[in-house]
Amino acid sequence: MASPQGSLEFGGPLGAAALMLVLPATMFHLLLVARSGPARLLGPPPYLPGPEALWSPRALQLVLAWLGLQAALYLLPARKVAEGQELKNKSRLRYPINGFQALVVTTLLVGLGVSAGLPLDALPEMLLPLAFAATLTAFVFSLLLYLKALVAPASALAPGGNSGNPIYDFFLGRELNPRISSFDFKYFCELRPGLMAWVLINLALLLKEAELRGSPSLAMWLVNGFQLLYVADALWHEEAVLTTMDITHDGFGFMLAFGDLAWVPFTYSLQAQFLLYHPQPLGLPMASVICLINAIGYYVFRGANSQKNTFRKNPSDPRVADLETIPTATGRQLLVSGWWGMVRHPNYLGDLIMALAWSLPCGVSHLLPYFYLLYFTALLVHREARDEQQCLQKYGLAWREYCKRVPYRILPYVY
Ligand SMILES: NC(=O)C1=CN([C@@H]2O[C@H](COP(=O)(O)OP(=O)(O)OC[C@H]3O[C@@H](n4cnc5c(N)ncnc54)[C@H](OP(=O)(O)O)[C@@H]3O)[C@@H](O)[C@H]2O)C=CC1
Ligand SMILES: CC(C)CCC[C@@H](C)[C@H]1CC=C2C3=C(CC[C@@]21C)[C@@]1(C)CC[C@H](O)C(C)(C)[C@@H]1CC3
Repeated sequence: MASPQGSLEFGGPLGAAALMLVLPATMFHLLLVARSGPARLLGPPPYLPGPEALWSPRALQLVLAWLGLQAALYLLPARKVAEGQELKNKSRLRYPINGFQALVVTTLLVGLGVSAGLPLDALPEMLLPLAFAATLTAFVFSLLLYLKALVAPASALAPGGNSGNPIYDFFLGRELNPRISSFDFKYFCELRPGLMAWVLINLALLLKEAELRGSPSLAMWLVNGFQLLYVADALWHEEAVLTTMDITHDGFGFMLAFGDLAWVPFTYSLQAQFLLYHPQPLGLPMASVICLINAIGYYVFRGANSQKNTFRKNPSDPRVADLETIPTATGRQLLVSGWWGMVRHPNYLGDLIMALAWSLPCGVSHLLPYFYLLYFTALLVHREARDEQQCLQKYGLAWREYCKRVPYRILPYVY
C-alpha cells in the first residue's frame, strides 16, 4: 500500500515476496516445534516434513467443508443488518450481524457431532496437513480475488495494493470490499472461519489432553477459556469490525486471506498445542494471578474499544457525552479524556496484556508459547504507525494537537 509519500509499505514487492514465503514457513516451523521435545523457538525444526506429511485430500475436504458451513451460517437471516463506513462513491455497504449466532450454531453442531462419535481428538494429529490445506486455499482464493479485481471499477479499489506490481498487489489486495451479490468475502473471513477454527483446535487439544492424561490440565483450561472469551467477544461486537482499518482501508489479498484462514487458527492456538506436548504444572494461586491479568487486559481492551465505538456512533450518548474532545476540520471529534486520553491506543495495550495472560499458563521454561506476545507486539507497533499516518492525513493539525495532549502511543510513560 502506498504511504502518504507514495512509497510502498512492507518493503515493496521484495518485502511482500519475502513475507509470502516467511509467514507460511514460520507457521509450519511453529507447528513442528510445538510437538518436538526441546520445543526451541529459535532452533531448527526437528525435521523437514515430506509431501506425504503435508498433503492430504481429506484435510483439504475438511477445510472446504468448514468454509462451506461458515458461509451457509453467514447467509442465515441476521438479527441486524449494519451499514459500513461511507465509501469513495458516497455509498455504504450493508453487512449481516449474525457472527455470534454462527458461533452458537457451530458449537451446537460440534457438540452433537462429538456426542455422535465425531473424532475431534484426531484433529491434533492432522494440524500439519490442515494448515497446508488452509494455506493452499488462501493462496488460490487470493489469486481469484486478484483476478476479480482486474474487472472491478476503479471506485472499488483499495487506497493501497494498486501499485501496478503484481506481486505487491497480490499480497496487499487490490479490491477494498470484494463481494458476490451481498456476500462480502473480507468481512466473512475476518471474523468467522479462522476465529472459530482457532477455538475448535483449542477444544480438540483439550479433549486430546483429557484422553492422554485423564483430564485436561488447569493451564489448558485457562488457555481455552481466555481465548474462547476473546473470540466470543469479537463475534458479539461484530459490528465494530466495520471501522477497523482492515475493512475500511486495506484491500483483500494474500496477507489478510492467509492471516484470517491459516495464520490465526494455526499459530494463535500455539499455547494449547505446546501444552498438549509439554504439560506444565500450575497451582491455584498462580492461576488466580493469571486470571486477574487476563481480566485487567480484557477490561482495558473492551472499555477502550466500546468507548470509541459508542462515541463514533453517537457523541451525545450519555456514556461518553462528558468526555473531553478536540474538534477536527472533518467535523469529527477526537477523544482526549477517558481511555483515549491515557494513551493513543489503549485498546492495543489491553490486547497485549491479554496476550501475556495467554502465555503465562505455559510457564517460563520455554520461549515458544511467548511467540504470540512477541509477534503481536511487532504487529501492533507496526499497525499503530500505519494508523498514525492515516490519522495525520485525515485530521492534520488536530491530530498533532492530540499527540501533544496524549504523548504516549501504547504504554504510558514508556512508548
Ligand atoms: N488479535 C489480533 O490479531 C489483532 C487484534 N487487533 C485489535 O483490533 C482492535 C481494533 O484495532 P484497529 O483496527 O487497529 O484500530 P482502532 O480500533 O484503534 O482504531 C483506530 C481508529 O480510531 C479512531 N481514533 C483514534 N484515536 C481516536 C480518538 N482519540 N478519539 C476518537 N477516535 C479515535 C481513528 O479512526 P476514525 O477517527 O476514523 O474513527 C483511528 O483510525 C484493537 O483492539 C486491536 O487490539 C488488531 C489487529 C490484530
Ligand atoms: C499474516 C500476517 C502476519 C498478518 C495478518 C494479520 C491478521 C492475522 C490480523 C489483522 C487484523 C486482525 C484482526 C483480528 C484477528 C487478526 C487479524 C485478522 C480480530 C478479528 C481479532 C478479534 C478482535 O476482537 C478484533 C478487534 C475483532 C480483531 C480485528 C483485527
